[in-house]
Amino acid sequence: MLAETLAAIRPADQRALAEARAHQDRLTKPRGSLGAMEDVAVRLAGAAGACPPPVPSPAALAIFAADHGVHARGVTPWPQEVTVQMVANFLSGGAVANAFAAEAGVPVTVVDVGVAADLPDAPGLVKRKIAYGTADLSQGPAMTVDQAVRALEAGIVVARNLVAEGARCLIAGDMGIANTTASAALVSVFTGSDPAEVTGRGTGIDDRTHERKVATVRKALQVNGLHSDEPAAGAEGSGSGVPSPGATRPPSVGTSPSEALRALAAVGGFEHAAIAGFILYGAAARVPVILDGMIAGAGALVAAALDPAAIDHCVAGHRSAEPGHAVTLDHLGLRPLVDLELRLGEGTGALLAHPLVCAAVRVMHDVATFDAAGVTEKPV
Ligand SMILES: O=C(O)c1ccc[n+]([C@@H]2O[C@H](COP(=O)([O-])O)[C@@H](O)[C@H]2O)c1
Ligand SMILES: Cc1cc2nc[nH]c2cc1C
Repeated sequence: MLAETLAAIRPADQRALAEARAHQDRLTKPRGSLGAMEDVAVRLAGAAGACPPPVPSPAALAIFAADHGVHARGVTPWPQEVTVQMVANFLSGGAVANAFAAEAGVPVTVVDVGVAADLPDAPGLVKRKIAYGTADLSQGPAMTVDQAVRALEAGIVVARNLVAEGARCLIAGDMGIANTTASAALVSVFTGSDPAEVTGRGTGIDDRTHERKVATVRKALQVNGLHSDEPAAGAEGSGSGVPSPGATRPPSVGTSPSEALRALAAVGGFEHAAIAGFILYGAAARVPVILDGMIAGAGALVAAALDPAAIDHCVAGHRSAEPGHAVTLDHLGLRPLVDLELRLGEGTGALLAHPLVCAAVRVMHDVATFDAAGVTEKPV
């Protein structure tokens, strides 16, 4: 199923992109006056292969939930059972994601891909548990490659079902205590950044816990043989062996899909894998995906490593306060729509962006051209 999905992905259509850019310039507004909104609409035209692209509505949110063996390293102040408790909260409508989704008119699906407890059946819950949480990524691989592929395929199936039910925009969210540690490890591996630069404060941690978290990510890369031997560019002369801020090294994984899967299995979480699959299906079906924060971004890095063209079908909903997220967006060449210092996950940033994405596309459908409206253009 993964191979079939990858085979169906096409990059942005260059003709639709050019047509959309030209169309933007004929609309009754000064050229470029809608700023990044114009870019989003043009991007979605390229993704759809049509100008104007369809308005990406209705949308559907999937929150992928999983637990993490690295929780045992003390990288987060929250007990692991908060993951399962928050799943119950999503299902009863009491989380921030539910409030934002209600405001945006978006239905919420919760997917158990690896929560460390059994969940009772409930409306809105999809059960695709791969295991009761990952193994501790700082001691060895977090999961097997087979588990990684099964989690990717769970994301593909969820996206396929949502699209079959009528979704024309997919929103990727996550829930998993300790998942910002796994996210930082993935971002470090796939962007070639030093762990110190991409490991943040997650749900909110003190300096000592943050130091431990950075060391845990560093150890995970070493133990799993994902450390690049190349010195980080710009690190020379620091004398400390610690790369200076802004130093980059080549990504520790190459471009082959098997290397990407190995890296995902080594330091990822089940929700990262599922989000990657969710993105790949959206790309294959030409249904745009709005990305959320650090965790969805790390999932997008995995999807990009499997097929870079998948990112042509993604929009960055927002920029999270987590430092690794900005690094991720830069690496993927994505510009976030919303920057409100959110650091919650659950799909919340992406949900806030959805009306903006729809408005950007609606402009291409509804706004009159200078010719049609009889408005005089600026003399050249
Ligand atoms: O989306 C983000 O950028 C984001 C940033 C910080 C925290 N989170 C959420 O917080 C949880 C992980 O935080 P932590 O500190 O336990 O690693 C997980 O449930 C995420 O959804 C999410
Ligand atoms: C309460 C709580 C809600 C969350 N939502 C996403 N991650 C979360 C982490 C915590 C701790």
